[in-house]
Amino acid sequence: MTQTLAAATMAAYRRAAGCIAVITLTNPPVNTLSYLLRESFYETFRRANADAEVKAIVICGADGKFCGGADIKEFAGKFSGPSLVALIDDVEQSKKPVVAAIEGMALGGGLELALGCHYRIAHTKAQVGFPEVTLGLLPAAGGSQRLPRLITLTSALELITTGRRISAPEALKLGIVDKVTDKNALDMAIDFARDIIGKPLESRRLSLRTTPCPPDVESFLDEALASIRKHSRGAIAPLACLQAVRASVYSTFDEGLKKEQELFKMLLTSGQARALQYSFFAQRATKKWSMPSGATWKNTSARPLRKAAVIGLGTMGRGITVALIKAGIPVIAVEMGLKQLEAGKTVIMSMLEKEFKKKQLTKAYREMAAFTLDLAKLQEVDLVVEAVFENMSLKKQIFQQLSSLCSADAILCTNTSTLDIDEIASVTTTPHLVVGMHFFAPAHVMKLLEVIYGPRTSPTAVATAMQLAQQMEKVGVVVGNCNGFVGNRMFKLYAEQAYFLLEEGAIPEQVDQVLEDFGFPMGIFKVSDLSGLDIEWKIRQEQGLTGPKQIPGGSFRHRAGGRYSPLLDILCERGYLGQKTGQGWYLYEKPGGRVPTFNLWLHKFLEEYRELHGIQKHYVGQDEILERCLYPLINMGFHILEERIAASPEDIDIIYVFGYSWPRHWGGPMFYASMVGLPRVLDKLNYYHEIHPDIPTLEPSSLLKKLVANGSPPIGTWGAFIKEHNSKL
Ligand SMILES: CCCCCC/C=C/CC(=O)SCCNC(=O)CCNC(=O)[C@H](O)C(C)(C)COP(=O)(O)OP(=O)(O)OC[C@H]1O[C@@H](n2cnc3c(N)ncnc32)[C@H](O)[C@@H]1OP(=O)(O)O
Repeated sequence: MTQTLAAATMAAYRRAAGCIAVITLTNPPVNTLSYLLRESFYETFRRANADAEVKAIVICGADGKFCGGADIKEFAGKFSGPSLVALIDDVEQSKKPVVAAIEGMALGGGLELALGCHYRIAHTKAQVGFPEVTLGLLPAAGGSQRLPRLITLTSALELITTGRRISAPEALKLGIVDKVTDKNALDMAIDFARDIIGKPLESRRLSLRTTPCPPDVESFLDEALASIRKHSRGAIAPLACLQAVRASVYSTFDEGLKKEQELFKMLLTSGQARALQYSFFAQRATKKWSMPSGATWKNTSARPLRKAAVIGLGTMGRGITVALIKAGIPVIAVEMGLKQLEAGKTVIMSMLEKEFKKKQLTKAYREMAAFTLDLAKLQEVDLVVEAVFENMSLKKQIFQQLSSLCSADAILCTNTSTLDIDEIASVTTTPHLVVGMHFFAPAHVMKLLEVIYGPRTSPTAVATAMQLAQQMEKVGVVVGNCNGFVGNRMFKLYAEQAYFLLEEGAIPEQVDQVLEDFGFPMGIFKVSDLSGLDIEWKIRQEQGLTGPKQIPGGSFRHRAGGRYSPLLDILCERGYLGQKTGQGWYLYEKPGGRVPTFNLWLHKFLEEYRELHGIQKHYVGQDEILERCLYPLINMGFHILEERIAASPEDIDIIYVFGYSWPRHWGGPMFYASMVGLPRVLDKLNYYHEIHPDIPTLEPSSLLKKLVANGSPPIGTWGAFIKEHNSKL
């Protein structure tokens, strides 16, 4: 195995145009600078430098990809082999001109290597960037010192602290690359190298330059610090990146390198870096889906999608239509009434117009939407997405119609967020082609797509939905069928605990602050006001928890076998629906207002409510808020794993990072649990369950107990404690 790898991984050497040495970084799939590649590069570069016949050197990457950076897997172990810092120094110090031929991508260590070269020629379609910050790190092979010496401090800081990847034309504008070509970048680099033989190189060595600064650099850096603090949601890497760039301003190159290394070592051992790197691989692992039947991404083909239909042009249907069109799939958009159709059409066309401007899409995109009241048109489509209200009988009625109207092999998708896929499929003649596609609002923006299979859903339907997710540039995660699937089933407990905390003595401001300090962009009550309290109210009504269809039994504060908080129902009954009515958990300046302020009425009401129901108010501290909101959600994650609704903890974590804005530097709920320590999560759940025996969801799941009893093994091995091994890492 090592030999096969060694054979494939190398810095291949050849001569071109007589006197040019071409070194090709070869380490499929993305030519990462792994230990073996660094070793080979060290030898090869020395050889090129030593060969008197070689007058210039060109570095390129195999298979049209310059370099994807360091091998992230190596960050978990000990570094060995030649250091990248030293290799890049060799390159920069070379007396022969060295030219980077950038095709595909030059990312992280790959861009650092290119910055060590004296010139950079890129293909128009190549992308460059320093994504290290998204992995909890910083560019640590001189990148944080060389980039600010090459381009403006503002741009260098932005690229390093955000990890934004840029196109070659933008890199040319900023001065990162010297030339861009839409022809063969390697050929151009070889020609270019030949032309510069013998020219002085001193000014091309970035380590010899000083960082060009704006006039008041100190206040510039202070403002940058304040802005990073505000936007980083508790992530430490952006701040370390700023410190490194700061060193490039105030220190010599060598001192700056030292600072860079110091900061890198601090970050590398941090939990946040582990979480972010876990998240990188977890995101890629979701593509490797499997179903309990044994069907997988490898053994199942997706159907080609030439045309799709969307039924229901409310908020979700509109976003889905735009998402499909952006992915290049023409859509027939269907509504039941003319008024709704016209309203939907107006909004969709204006959304497409915006997308058209933003992404410079061609005019054809705007012409890919057809609008109709005529369901007979559905005969033409390969896939339908139903996006009507969350009402089982309405959905069943539509699927019954679809079954007779659509072609026999059309994939029938429902954008339900909670309802039983199998019950919906049961009214069709093709239940194997029915699949859940749970989009998140706004559907043309949010990256997550939960793909739900029922017991009769065919692998082909799942593969097609997953392919569609990819085509729409979304992260698809395949999950099993249950109430709320993965995301909402867990979220329900998070919200429920927040309501209980209000009943027990907390206030919305306090709960939201703790959640925002943890790293959520908005606390639960602000989210609830933004989405509208009535959304959850309707779901509760559908579930028979409140309203006219309320299932008999239970009491005011106890329903469906456990404690129930009617606070949200009461607010809705009194017209407190959130931002749209100008009042919810917070007050807003006007209906539709966006700035939350203290809701005096709510605070008085909570006091009265507690008194009326004899609830003993207690001080709710930060730890309790965080633990009560997060641990039951995590506990449900363990139930979901046990029931094999999610195939792996990575899938759950990706759903939370991409669908629920879980701070990525905490990895996701399951990874967070592993960081906090499973025994602690278990103890706290036991503790809270003892105090609140009427909240059954606080009772620890048997999988959590089993994992703790087995010494809390690492997350990648949890699958061994479920019936079948599910972890994909
Ligand atoms: C003491 C001083 C030490 C200094 C060390 C210097 C520090 C350097 C820092 C770095 O360079 S950190 C790495 C920076 N690079 C990145 O973050 C790039 C990450 N990769 C990507 O963004 C994408 O993979 C890509 C390169 C744009 C390619 O995208 P594409 O969609 O074509 O393929 P993927 O499915 O994403 O990837 C294919 C395959 O390759 C694996 N992979 C990709 N990049 C890396 C990497 N840098 N390290 C390890 N593995 C990588 C990825 O996981 C996929 O694997 P799979 O098994 O097929 O799922």
